[in-house]
Amino acid sequence: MPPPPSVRSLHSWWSDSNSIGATFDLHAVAKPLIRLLYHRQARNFIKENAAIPLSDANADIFLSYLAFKYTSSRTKSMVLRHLSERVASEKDAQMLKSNIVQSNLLVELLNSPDEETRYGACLIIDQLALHNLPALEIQGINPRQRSLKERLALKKQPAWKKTRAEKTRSDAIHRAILEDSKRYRKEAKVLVLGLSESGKSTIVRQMKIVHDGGCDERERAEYRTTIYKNVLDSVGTLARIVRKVGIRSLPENVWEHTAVLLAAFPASDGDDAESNAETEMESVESGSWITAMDSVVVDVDPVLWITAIDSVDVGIDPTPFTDADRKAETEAKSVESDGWITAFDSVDEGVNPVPLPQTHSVLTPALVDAVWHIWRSLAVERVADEHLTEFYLMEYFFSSIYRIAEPNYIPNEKDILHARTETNAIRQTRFVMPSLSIHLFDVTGQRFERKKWIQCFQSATSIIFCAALSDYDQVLKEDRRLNRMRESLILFESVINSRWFLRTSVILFLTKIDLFKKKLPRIPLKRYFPEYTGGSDLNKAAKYILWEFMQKNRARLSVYSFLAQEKDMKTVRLIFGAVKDTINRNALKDSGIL
Ligand SMILES: Nc1nc2c(ncn2[C@@H]2O[C@H](COP(=O)(O)OP(=O)(O)OP(=O)(O)O)[C@@H](O)[C@H]2O)c(=O)[nH]1
Ligand SMILES: [Mg+2]
Repeated sequence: MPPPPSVRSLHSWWSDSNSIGATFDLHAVAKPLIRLLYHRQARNFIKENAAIPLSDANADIFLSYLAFKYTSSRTKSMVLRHLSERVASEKDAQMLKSNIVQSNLLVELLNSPDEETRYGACLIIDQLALHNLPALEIQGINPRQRSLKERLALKKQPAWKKTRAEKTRSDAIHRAILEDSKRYRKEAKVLVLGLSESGKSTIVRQMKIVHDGGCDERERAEYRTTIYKNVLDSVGTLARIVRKVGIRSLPENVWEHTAVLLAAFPASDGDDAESNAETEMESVESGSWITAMDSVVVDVDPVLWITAIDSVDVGIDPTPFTDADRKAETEAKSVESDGWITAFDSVDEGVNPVPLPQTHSVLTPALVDAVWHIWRSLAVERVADEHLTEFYLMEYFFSSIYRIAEPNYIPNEKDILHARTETNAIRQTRFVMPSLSIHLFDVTGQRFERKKWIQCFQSATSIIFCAALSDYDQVLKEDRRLNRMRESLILFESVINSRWFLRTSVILFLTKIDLFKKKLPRIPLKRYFPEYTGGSDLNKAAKYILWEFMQKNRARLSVYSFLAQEKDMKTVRLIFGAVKDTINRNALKDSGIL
């Protein structure tokens, strides 16, 4: 820790005590020594505080290393880098801003003659901007508009005038340092595992949004196709639910809407056994809604179904697909089926390369009304609680169905996070940061696809394991006899105790907490996990499920567990933090310290 400034300097102490005879300037020796000692001290302080959250007390000490004139620029840049990696929440960012920005320290650091220090200061600015605290507004520079390099160039101030020879030499050294830092940048391989629909790709998408600063309108528009398909799938499922529960279990005022829905989505062969709704329709005497059935077939405008792809067969002529559309779609598919290596970086999930016309919707107004009213009545009357567990319904899109059905609909970021595309190849996404580069491998969660996971098991730094909390009452699509949460626990157990992962840490994400919160009061957790005794308390229930997972950790791997929130800035920080921690731990293990 830096001493208080009132302490007498080494030089004056020596001179005072040797007033007679020769004295020499100890500063020449002492200053580099002091710098070295402070550097070590700062490094140790960083290590000791790695697991302690940022507080006023430790931030104060970190900042003293930045403000103190006897700390070297190497120490300053180390502290700045560390602080930039420590900002995990808005609270951290706020605290850093109030200490570092408002004391004008950041401006001083940005004006430092040392490039590494200026770079470190830019990293802090980036973090503050990520948490919507644009520190550089003070400087009149919008950090989102300028790259780090540009900002460095802007702030470049020669401390002294260099001769041409000096400049050439300094440029060569600088290039060498940059090359070295690239070479020694840590690379981490992170696998995202879990059952299908457990939220793996959503987390990757969430990281992309947070890391890359969101999507522009064009990128968002590209998700329309996926969302329309999700809506059609779910409306089809809604029709199946209505067939299963029977019209009589729904309130009378939605019967008319039911007719519209069932006519637009006629029963397929597989639904015959379940279907009793149509028979009921004929026996119910109230005539008003029966007449609606005749008109409904022409109510669906075939042109509106341009994006009804493959699996949704609503008995509507698919001619609106043009040859060009078909060609583009086939090309997109062939890239994916090329295998996982060629799929790297080249295919972005959920993005359809076909440019979309501006004014298309997928549902007619009558169908939109029908979906809204039937879904609301199912939710309000709770008639389908028992049956909903058997179906996969994307209720989020129903709650926004009027907005989605509007012409010129452009998905927002929340829509993008809810968009569902099954991952059908192993996909790699790379996140590059100054000192760490993460290669994230997103896989398919379906049972029969899991054998392919092994391709990317070797030397994984961390695993992100996703498990949906709301799965506790659901069954597997692949085998309807199996409960999804039980299956997820079995899968977790086999992953965490595998010989492949002795040096791997596990980041356990419990996802879909919003659905869990809604479901818990209606469907008791105890029904599926009889040992649970906490009732419908969200905290107790989530903790219980976490406990179930932790019981499986026989190999005693480091497990970092989190409740994943929608578009949570923290997610990215948490993942990066856990990955770095694992790299450091493994390095300590290798050196015999741990
Ligand atoms: N409500 C809610 N929905 C979520 C959450 N996380 C994911 N989802 C939705 O769950 C669905 C499945 O998510 P994905 O990320 O595609 O699941 P996956 O694990 O990648 O599935 P596969 O690729 O088939 O293995 C998507 O519609 C997501 O929008 C969440 O926290 N809350
Ligand atoms: Mg996926």
